[in-house]
Amino acid sequence: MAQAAAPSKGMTFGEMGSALAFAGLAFLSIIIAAKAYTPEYAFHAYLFAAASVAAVFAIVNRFYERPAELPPLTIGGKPNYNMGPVKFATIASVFWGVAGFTIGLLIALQLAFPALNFDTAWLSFGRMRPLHTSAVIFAFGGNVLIASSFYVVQRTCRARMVGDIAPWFVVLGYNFFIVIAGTGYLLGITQGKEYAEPEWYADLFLTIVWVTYFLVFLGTVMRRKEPHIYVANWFYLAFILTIAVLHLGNNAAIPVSLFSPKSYIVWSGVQDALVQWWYGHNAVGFFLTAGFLAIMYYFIPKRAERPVYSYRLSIIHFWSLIFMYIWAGPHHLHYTALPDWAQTLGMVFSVMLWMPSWGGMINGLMTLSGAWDKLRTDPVLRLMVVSVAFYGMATFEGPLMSVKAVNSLSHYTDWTIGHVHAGALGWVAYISFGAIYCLVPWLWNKKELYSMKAVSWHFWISTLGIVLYISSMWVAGILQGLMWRAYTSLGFLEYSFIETVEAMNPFYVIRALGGAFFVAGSLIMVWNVWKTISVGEAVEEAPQAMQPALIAAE
Ligand code: HEM
Ligand code: HEM
Ligand SMILES: [Cu+2]
Repeated sequence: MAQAAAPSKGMTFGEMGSALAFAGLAFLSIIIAAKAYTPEYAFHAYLFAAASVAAVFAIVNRFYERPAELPPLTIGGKPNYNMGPVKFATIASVFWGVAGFTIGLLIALQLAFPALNFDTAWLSFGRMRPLHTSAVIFAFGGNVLIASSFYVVQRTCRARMVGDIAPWFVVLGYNFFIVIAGTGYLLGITQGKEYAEPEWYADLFLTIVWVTYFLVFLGTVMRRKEPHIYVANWFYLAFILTIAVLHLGNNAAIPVSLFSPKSYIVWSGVQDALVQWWYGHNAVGFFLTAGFLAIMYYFIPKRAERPVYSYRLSIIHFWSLIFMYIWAGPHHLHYTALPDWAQTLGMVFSVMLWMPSWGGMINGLMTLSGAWDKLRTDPVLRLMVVSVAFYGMATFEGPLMSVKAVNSLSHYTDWTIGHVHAGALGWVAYISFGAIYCLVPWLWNKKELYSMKAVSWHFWISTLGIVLYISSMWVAGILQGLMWRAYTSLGFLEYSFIETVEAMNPFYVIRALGGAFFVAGSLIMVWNVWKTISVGEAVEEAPQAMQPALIAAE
């Protein structure tokens, strides 16, 4: 290679461009803060201003401290991975996880003991509930997905992540969005769409972050040194791309004014409901499922040191899953004003969805063929395998609940809540814990986790928590549904509504107990992660990239 003359140090296009963009955003935010219609909105504008100013300082500072040349793509023929943003997102996921589970516990307790609303608007169930759902899905789950996707795409492509500022913008920008969303709920700012509560300005900012995420991910795939695009990367790509489309569709809102947090959605009536549940259902399908399946497809083979059971099945699984999910949204609108044919369509696609879902489950579980003994010795693998089993359970229950006759009983009851948490706690949280337990030693170059025993404790305590949670909700839900539809011989309703609420109380107490176990388990994880990073035994050599042989054995 010809030796170029030492370059004089200059700002890159990215550094210059993002510093200017943030300076502009700071300026705009200050104007908005000054003219905002409500103090809550002004507060958010100030947060935007402060964060933008901090970003400008960080970019300029970093420029002065860095060497003239940007980090090389390879060092000694090996890819020079960019793991800083991955580390940040990993720690953020642990933090938000504990926060989100704790708020879940709080709202579970509020349902059992309403006095815990403390008669304040801020801490009321109505504001805490979206805080919980966003904290666990978007803050905890989102950070796990960003961390793992940035890790996996680099490893499986044997390439340094694209971009210098961009990956940091994705990670920090995403977490800033979380802060805006969460503080917004506390202050009463919401557009009232489940799982899409943040108002227009937060949505707009998230769009920019998300498009950057897509470009960084795609750019890295295109930079790959492997001929093959490993299956986990397809799932990540489907997740990133589809979430972008869903987000735009369901947040097509027109703000009242630049100076008001309030906006109105362009859809109306039943169209709005349909778009909302097209979004809501596919948030489950692409955020809570496709993204975490990507985790399954990388971390289980890697941890079990086995190739994926069937690469061919993973391809069929991928295409059938993404094709079918997108049609199933109307199962959230059974017996509503939505035309009957659309409800039936949603139901039929949901029932069909059982097959690709179980295809994925089988592929995940069978990857352990010949390595089942590892379940006894490796509690991290155990977490991930049980997670896949819960995935199988939730994706059997879902199609069942989508059948109109079943839904007429289950809808509006706690059965739905039980189904949600079988997927959320059993599948999403467990596969995430597995990924975090794998990533922490790899990222911080440690031999192993500080304590495997602690992982085992985490596993058993939280499994007990999940069992208490979902079994109490099944009983509560079916009891509730049956009480609502019970008639006396004279044709009157047998129970008043308040009687059905009272009947739920013992189950709500049991659910809260389950939640407490789950939170306790997650605190054990925090301790273990902390100890691993601070005093874990270091390794000399960083772990090797995933071997192609491991990837492509069919
Ligand atoms: C300690 C753990 C947790 C506890 C105690 C808990 C508790 C709760 C409670 C009490 C509700 C409200 C139920 C209602 O309105 O009747 C709820 C809703 C919800 N939670 Fe959790 N949760 C926990 C963890 C999680 C996790 C890890 C996730 C996702 C990854 C999650 C996702 C959701 C969702 C999506 C809803 C809304 C369900 C719906 O509207 O049908 N939760 N949770
Ligand atoms: C084949 C797969 C699945 C199908 C067909 C399915 C179907 C359903 C159905 C019919 C409902 C009840 C709708 C209602 O009565 O309001 C529901 C609710 C829900 N499911 Fe699933 N489900 C599946 C998998 C999953 C998984 C794996 C998760 C979590 C990771 C999940 C999360 C949820 C959530 C969060 C809700 C509550 C939405 C809300 O009302 O707020 N589902 N699902
Ligand atoms: Cu759905």
